[in-house]
Amino acid sequence: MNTVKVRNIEIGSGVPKICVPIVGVTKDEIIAEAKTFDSIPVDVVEWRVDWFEGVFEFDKVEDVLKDLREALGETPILFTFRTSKEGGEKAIEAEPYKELNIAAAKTGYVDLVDVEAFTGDEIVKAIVAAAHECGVKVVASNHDFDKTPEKDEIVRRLCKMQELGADIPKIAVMPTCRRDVLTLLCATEEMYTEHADRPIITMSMAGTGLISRLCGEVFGSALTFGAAKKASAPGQAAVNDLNNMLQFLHENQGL
Ligand SMILES: O=C1C[C@@](O)(C(=O)O)C[C@@H](O)[C@@H]1O
Repeated sequence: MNTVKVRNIEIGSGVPKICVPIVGVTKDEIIAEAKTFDSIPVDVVEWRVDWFEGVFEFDKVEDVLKDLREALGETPILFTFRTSKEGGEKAIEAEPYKELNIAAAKTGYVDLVDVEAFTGDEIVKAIVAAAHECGVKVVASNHDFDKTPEKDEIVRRLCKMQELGADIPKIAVMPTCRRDVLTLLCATEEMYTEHADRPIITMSMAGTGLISRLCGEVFGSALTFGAAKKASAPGQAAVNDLNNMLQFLHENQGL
């Protein structure tokens, strides 16, 4: 299993890493939130740029990124435009989506970009290639906000992301019952032990799925999202509680 190293963080070994999203609308909100992060346990910061009011003017995006980088010091930044199709704030066409992600990767301020895996293979491959050229890692993602697909389908999607060249395949699904959470965990365990040669990230959303955000070290999910000011998806626990749970599970692995 290969791990993914971004700055001082190694994703894919030991305790699952904690990623905290920033969902501010204005530059001031975004930077002010970033400045509070030195007092919480955070390994990676996700900037959910789809919430930003200036997202369609790249000079404004770059301006925020520059200050974010400064505010966050060595903490890796994951740049994410979550499209409305997959639960995000805004819609965007495939071409400008590609351009935005490539331009963000080229700034040198971000360490990872999130690419929605089912945007179209050519677009995804182009973003992956451009990101890798600048030393930026790619998290491929897929979100199902209505349901949990069958286990084999979840595994298929994660394998497809691996084939597209993503450094970290990720899937978030919505449970409609408790068994759906088990389906997601079974798919995670199978992907992790039988197919993945790199870290993967999985979660079952909302309160029913919360358990899946805690037990990544057991079943094979390398990173989990926790909330600081405002959650970016249903089921994200407060980051301090999340950290305590992850540490508790890690410390008792040898029982
Ligand atoms: O892909 C994900 C996962 C997520 O949807 C979650 O359920 O924690 C939260 C998003 O901000 C992030 O981009």
